[in-house]
Amino acid sequence: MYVVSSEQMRELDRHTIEKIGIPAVALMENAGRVIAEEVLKLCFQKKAGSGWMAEASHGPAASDAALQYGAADGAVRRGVCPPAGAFEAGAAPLRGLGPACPPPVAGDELLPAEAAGQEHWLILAGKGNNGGDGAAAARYLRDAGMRVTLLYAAEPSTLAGEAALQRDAAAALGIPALVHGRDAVDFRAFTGIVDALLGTGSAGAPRGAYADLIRAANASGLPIVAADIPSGLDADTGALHEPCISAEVTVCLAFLKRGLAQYPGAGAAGRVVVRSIGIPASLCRELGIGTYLLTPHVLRTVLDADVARPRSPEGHKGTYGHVLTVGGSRTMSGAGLLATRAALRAGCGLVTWALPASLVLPLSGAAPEVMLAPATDEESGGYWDEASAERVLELAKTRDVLAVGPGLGRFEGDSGWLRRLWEGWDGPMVVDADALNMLSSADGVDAWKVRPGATVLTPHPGEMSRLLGISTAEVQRDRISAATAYAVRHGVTLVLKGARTIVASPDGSAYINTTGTSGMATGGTGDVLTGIIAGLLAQGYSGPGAAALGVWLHGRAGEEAARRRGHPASVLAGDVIDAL
Ligand SMILES: NC(=O)C1=CN([C@@H]2O[C@H](COP(=O)(O)OP(=O)(O)OC[C@H]3O[C@@H](n4cnc5c(N)ncnc54)[C@H](O)[C@@H]3O)[C@@H](O)[C@H]2O)[C@@H](O)CC1
Ligand SMILES: Nc1ncnc2c1ncn2[C@@H]1O[C@H](COP(=O)(O)OP(=O)(O)O)[C@@H](O)[C@H]1O
Ligand SMILES: [K+]
Repeated sequence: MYVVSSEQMRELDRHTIEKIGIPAVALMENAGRVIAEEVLKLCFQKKAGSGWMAEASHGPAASDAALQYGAADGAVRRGVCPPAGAFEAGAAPLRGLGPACPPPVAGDELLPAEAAGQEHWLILAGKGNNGGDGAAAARYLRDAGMRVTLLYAAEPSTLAGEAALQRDAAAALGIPALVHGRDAVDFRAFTGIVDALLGTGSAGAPRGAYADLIRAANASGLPIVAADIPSGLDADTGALHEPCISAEVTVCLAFLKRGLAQYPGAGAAGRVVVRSIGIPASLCRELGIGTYLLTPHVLRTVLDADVARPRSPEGHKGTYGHVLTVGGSRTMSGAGLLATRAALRAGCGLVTWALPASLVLPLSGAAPEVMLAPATDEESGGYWDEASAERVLELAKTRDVLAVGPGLGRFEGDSGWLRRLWEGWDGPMVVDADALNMLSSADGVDAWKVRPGATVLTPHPGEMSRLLGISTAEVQRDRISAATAYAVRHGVTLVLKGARTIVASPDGSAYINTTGTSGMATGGTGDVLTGIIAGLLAQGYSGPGAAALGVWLHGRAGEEAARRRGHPASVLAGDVIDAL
């Protein structure tokens, strides 16, 4: 699934209208229709959840529908919506998947007429094209048997182009239209709200009538379905302006907007449904759009990394590569151990753990599958020193991948130590934790040799802020741009961790992960990720392929660990390894 910025969306719109010849009003018509469909589905789910469908036995249409929908989708039957921030691509049909004997004649009714008749939705319409989408949606909802009222943020006469056309069509059907500031509106008279105030043309915080209406909508407690994006959301960064619509469902038009794929925007958007409106997806490729939601399909088709990767039946431990973990110190030996075990669980054949000499004895037996190699003299007292770089490079000669950082700590001359490994080792390398801090405090990193092997950096937002020399808040304000710019500039794969981790590739493409759980916000899970990525690199994946597959698997394992524990709060980093 492609993820686009507002600018890219405008380019895609323009291209579709001007080069392909699909009229703008046709796109808006489709937008109105899919928004209405999602409103009807939401109403259906709420009715089904409340037991109304089962109780109502007002003729065959209603009861048939309830049976069909119930059989089609367990979530619908229980009336449970997917969690906030979940994505759906395309229209998940409520009809047609049900009983073996479909009715002889089927229509496109998504909500039984009787249920629709109980609904009265308020459509908040801005004066741009987002408002035009709302006016078009109003017609379809009315046609489905719902009562609808349009509430314009500005005088309807200020609407222009296709939006004006939609305004007139709604008026011609007699759909009541109110204007903010002129007509009194009691939100308690309605059962739901469509937010069609501001879309991708929005700039800055909502002003005037827009701000008033957003606040009133949020305060109403009614379910809100946002058209394209919640009004008040920065479509490119996911930052929330004050005020911002808090939606139950966002019907994202054509392609997923960046701001819906990142927090806090993803939280304000609720359940996101991406619906096609006639803009061909092939255009994204033609226009060079390279930001994707990370799915098994994208992993397979774009990154050549298969989630269900086969393992050769005749393979042996040498077939799957050998990782050298460089980390662990007297007070942080666990981090090195977690990375080491995770690399093995990710499927590599062998792992050697290089660590300060005095730790070898205490840790022998901690992970029987792992080989331990002293990288310092005994005198180093369980900590790393600058001289150990040569020993690490010696060990690396017979290994395939270096994973540097977990539990390393800082020491005198450490930036020079890292540079020695960076330039002295030509194979794939994962750089994490304190090794990233060494990179941040090194002078003139731009002058370091460009590494021939894949280089994967895995900062959390704090480490990223040090790499960039900006505040963590600034990193978080536009994570996709921060990660992509760094990856391209330094020729590395950069994994910006945190909920909705971003994998940015040196070629400028970026992948946004959706697996994972808040249970992973616990010490050591980052070390596990480092081990997984190193284990995948050892098996021959490219830098971006290993990073993206690693991030996806890591999140899935975290979800599984939370399920096994019964609650995310109880997940430990070791549980994530065990769930791999
Ligand atoms: N061909 C197209 O361009 C299509 C556009 N579509 C819809 O159109 C939207 C984009 O439409 P527009 O570019 O007209 O822009 P919007 O409808 O998002 O908003 C622009 C209007 O809002 C005002 N505005 C901007 N920022 C504001 C703020 N902070 N406070 C108050 N008012 C503000 C502007 O003065 C302008 O009148 C998309 O999100 C989508 O919903 C769809 O209809 C599909 C086709
Ligand atoms: N709320 C969350 N949802 C999904 N993943 C999360 C969440 N919080 C943390 N994670 C993941 O857990 C890992 C934490 O890594 P990190 O911050 O480096 O921790 P540590 O240094 O303790 O190992 C990252 O991969 C991050 O993406
Ligand atoms: K909107």
